[in-house]
Amino acid sequence: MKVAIVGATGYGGVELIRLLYHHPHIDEISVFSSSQEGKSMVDNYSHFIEIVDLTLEKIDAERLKTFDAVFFSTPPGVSSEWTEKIAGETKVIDLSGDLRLKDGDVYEKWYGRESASEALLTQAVYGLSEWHEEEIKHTSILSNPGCYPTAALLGLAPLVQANAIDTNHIIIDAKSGTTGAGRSLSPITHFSEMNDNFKIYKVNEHKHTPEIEQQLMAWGEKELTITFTPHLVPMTRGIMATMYAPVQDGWTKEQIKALYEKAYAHKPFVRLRGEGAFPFTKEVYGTNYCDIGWSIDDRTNRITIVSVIDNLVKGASGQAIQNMNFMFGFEETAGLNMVPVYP
Ligand SMILES: NC(=O)C1=CN([C@@H]2O[C@H](COP(=O)(O)OP(=O)(O)OC[C@H]3O[C@@H](n4cnc5c(N)ncnc54)[C@H](OP(=O)(O)O)[C@@H]3O)[C@@H](O)[C@H]2O)C=CC1
Ligand SMILES: CC(=O)N[C@@H](CCC(=O)OP(=O)(O)O)C(=O)O
Repeated sequence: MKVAIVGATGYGGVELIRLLYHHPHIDEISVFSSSQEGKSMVDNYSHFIEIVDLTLEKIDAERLKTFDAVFFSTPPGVSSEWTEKIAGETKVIDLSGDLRLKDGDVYEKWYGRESASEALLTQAVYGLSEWHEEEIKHTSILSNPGCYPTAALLGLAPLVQANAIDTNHIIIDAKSGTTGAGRSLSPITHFSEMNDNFKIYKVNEHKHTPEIEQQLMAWGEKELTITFTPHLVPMTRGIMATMYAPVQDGWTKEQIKALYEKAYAHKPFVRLRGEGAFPFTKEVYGTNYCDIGWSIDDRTNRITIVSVIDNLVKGASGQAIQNMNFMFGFEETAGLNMVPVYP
């Protein structure tokens, strides 16, 4: 099949190219840019030399309609505008946050910009692959989850669905490598600022807060708010989300373990470490895996859950391809079977 990538010159786009290049069902990749028409991907990324020979095209709705699928790996506001023009003619897979929040007012509050139309928001399926497989299979507009929400939600899902934790007191403390902020230079992420440093940011105002709450409320069937605190750490890739919540009365360690094992028994990209064993970010580096470990403290009756992903793979491009596999009836793992880069 033929796919297009809009925003191919960014980190999400480059990761899509890397993964799609070896995908067994992809025959043709075309790349689009808002600023570099006519340039090649090698002009932007020398590591592609003699491997990836792709020339950037101008973004054009009629041209995009000719592809089986169009990936948008673009800043907020871009995919919602273009999807209006091409929906119905091709399948859209959006890596940005434009179509994730079902309530346009909530989007406008947290993103500080106009939301996509109600029709698009209704049509788009939020594609947390492990939990929304059936909806994903039947949609032509796929909204790929954010990187922090992917890590946090996969770690919390079995417990929230079973009402095994008190959802009024969930704390998510998350750390990300700097590729999470994209390729553009910024004073926040450049070497002198970030090397040998550890930063907290957007405390109580990160746009992933309502995204996580929206999904937890859908699972728990009640209103809730969370505390979500992101941090930047001096590494290139990786997210570690550490979640804390009180365990509801009556739940034993064995029952909690059984919840996780049942939830992820047939999910090829979730690897459970079990009670008292914790994963590191490097153990999923370059792959679509999400590794999860947990521990229940007998003294406080709180559970600590640790979930790690590669932000560019399971947190973005890898999950987007996992979702594409569902949308086109391919094997879930097609193009994504990789051993982590270690050490
Ligand atoms: N990095 C990560 O870990 C994750 C990122 N995401 C989301 O994925 C999206 C892409 O992220 P990332 O690749 O990191 O970001 P980058 O900043 O690295 O890349 C974004 C790309 O978007 C293109 N772009 C900029 N403005 C426009 C425009 N007006 N119209 C069309 N294209 C435009 C640019 O390419 P050009 O100038 O060539 O058009 C740029 O290379 C974002 O929405 C991000 O929030 C989601 C999950 C994780
Ligand atoms: C480290 C870092 O800066 N990370 C980004 C999240 C990346 C992501 O998932 O972004 P979207 O939800 O916009 O798609 C941030 O905090 O904004």
